[in-house]
Amino acid sequence: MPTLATALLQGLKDHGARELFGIPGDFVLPFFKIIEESGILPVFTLSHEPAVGFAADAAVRYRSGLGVAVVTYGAGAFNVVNAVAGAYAERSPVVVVAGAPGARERASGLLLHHQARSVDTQFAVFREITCDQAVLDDPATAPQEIARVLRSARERSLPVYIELPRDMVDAEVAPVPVLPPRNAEADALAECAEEIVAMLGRAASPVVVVDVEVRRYGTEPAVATLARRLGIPVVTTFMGRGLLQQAPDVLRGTYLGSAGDPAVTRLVEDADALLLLGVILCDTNFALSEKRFDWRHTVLAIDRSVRVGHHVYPDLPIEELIAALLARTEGDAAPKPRALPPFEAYPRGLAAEDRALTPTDIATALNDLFDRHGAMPMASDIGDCLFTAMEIDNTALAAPGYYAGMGFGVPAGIGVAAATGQRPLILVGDGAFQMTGWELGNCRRYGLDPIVVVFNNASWEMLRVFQPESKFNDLSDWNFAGAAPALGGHGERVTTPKELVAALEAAVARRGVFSLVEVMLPRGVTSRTLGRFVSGLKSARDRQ
Ligand SMILES: Cc1ncc(Cc2c([C@H](C)O)sc(CCOP(=O)(O)OP(=O)(O)O)c2C)c(N)n1
Ligand SMILES: [Mg+2]
Repeated sequence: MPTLATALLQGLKDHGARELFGIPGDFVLPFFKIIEESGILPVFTLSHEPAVGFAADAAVRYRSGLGVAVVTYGAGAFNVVNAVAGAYAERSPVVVVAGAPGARERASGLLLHHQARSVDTQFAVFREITCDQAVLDDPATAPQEIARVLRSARERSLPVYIELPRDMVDAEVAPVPVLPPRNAEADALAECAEEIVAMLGRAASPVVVVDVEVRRYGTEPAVATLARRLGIPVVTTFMGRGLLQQAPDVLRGTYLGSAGDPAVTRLVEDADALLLLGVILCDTNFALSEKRFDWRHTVLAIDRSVRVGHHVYPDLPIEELIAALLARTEGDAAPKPRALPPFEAYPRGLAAEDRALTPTDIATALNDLFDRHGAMPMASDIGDCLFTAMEIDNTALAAPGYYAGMGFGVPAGIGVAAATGQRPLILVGDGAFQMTGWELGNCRRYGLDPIVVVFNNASWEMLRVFQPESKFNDLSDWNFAGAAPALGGHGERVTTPKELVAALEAAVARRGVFSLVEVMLPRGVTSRTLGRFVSGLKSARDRQ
């Protein structure tokens, strides 16, 4: 019989995990020993638990399956809370495996090191930011508990919490089963799909809007096929940027309301039927909408339910809905695709001039770079770097576009590199780099060589655009390029388009170490997209 540690690792692998991210501590040392000796899953240790959570989150955003963060009790687990909260908000199935005291320690009558309020405070905190939880304190039930929780993570695409008391690691247990998926009730699925097909058939200008769940359940190709077959254009939300990058023939851009491409805004807001697939109805996606949804002609499929008009079909997985829509439109002669408005082209052709740089210059230089060398998977932090990413041609992107927690970018890039073996491009502001950029020091151990573009305006610039009078947004210049060699990478500071183009070319050619390109930006200069966002928010506030 396997031990609980090996059964848990094999169970994680059987449910889609392909690596672990973590930082050990005495409450998980025995488990880390089995992780290392069993080789069931590779483990990447990082330097601070927020990064462990961000890396696990980004890994599963790119590869689907499960992301896994292994942390010690208390100090480690509480450190990863913010990253898990962001994964919950953005529907990323991260499994938190947290160490905990053993039975004898619990009964010692002493307050335990790393304990907060009570021994169970850790469990109570994670119950708020995960969709399912298990405490593995009984060998007889542990395998079923693990299977239940891992199925919840996959079905809901949300984080889950597994507490592993350190005296249970070597307990003999049965293998962890893979429980059967809970499918939709067939009649409900049929009725829902027929109702949606009829609504789309009556519409003259329907639009499909996609967001993260379309990626989480691996349905992008099916959505593209449905859109082609019905001749319906697809747009992403801000949070869904980077989806359907393999389907440029149906993808018409990213909807940003009044901050976005007017042609995309008109397409969505003039639509007479909206099919919202996997869409998070949040402020960063829709705060700048100039029109409210007309729910009589709107469908929203997310979190295993489907709202059609003013009624809801519960317990209906999105991947089954999309398959049912395809099945009901098989052989449909796609109507002649409507002539769609021209779309704002992404900026290209950065002239190698000697002048100050703007964030949109970075987008232009990267579009040119991707044209020359092929697109790279991207990870972005929050800040103007993410708004600038909206001006980079639609390439795969992992970014906290809704939860908007800083510190995501660099660890996410490391997670993408570890999970996919691809070389990522990381976009990060100087403020966010101060939080987690130092994780680049871990690239050397794992032979990772991301390209990192630091938007250095020596400022919390996003806050300055909302509150320009505050001096606390002024940061000092930390000279990140100068620090790069000490972290095992290469750093270069650029101040002009000419220098930027050359530095990016050199970074692409340089392999085996991370390349940090520190782009000096004047304070007060933002990307075109952020500028539109801020004026859109201000006029939305004036309208209230
Ligand atoms: C963990 C964390 N702390 C604070 C914030 C608030 C915040 C922003 C959001 C609005 O909440 S944007 C921003 C400044 C970002 O500075 P930098 O990385 O240099 O990027 P840029 O200069 O492009 O703004 C902060 C502090 C946050 N989102 N996440
Ligand atoms: Mg900044």
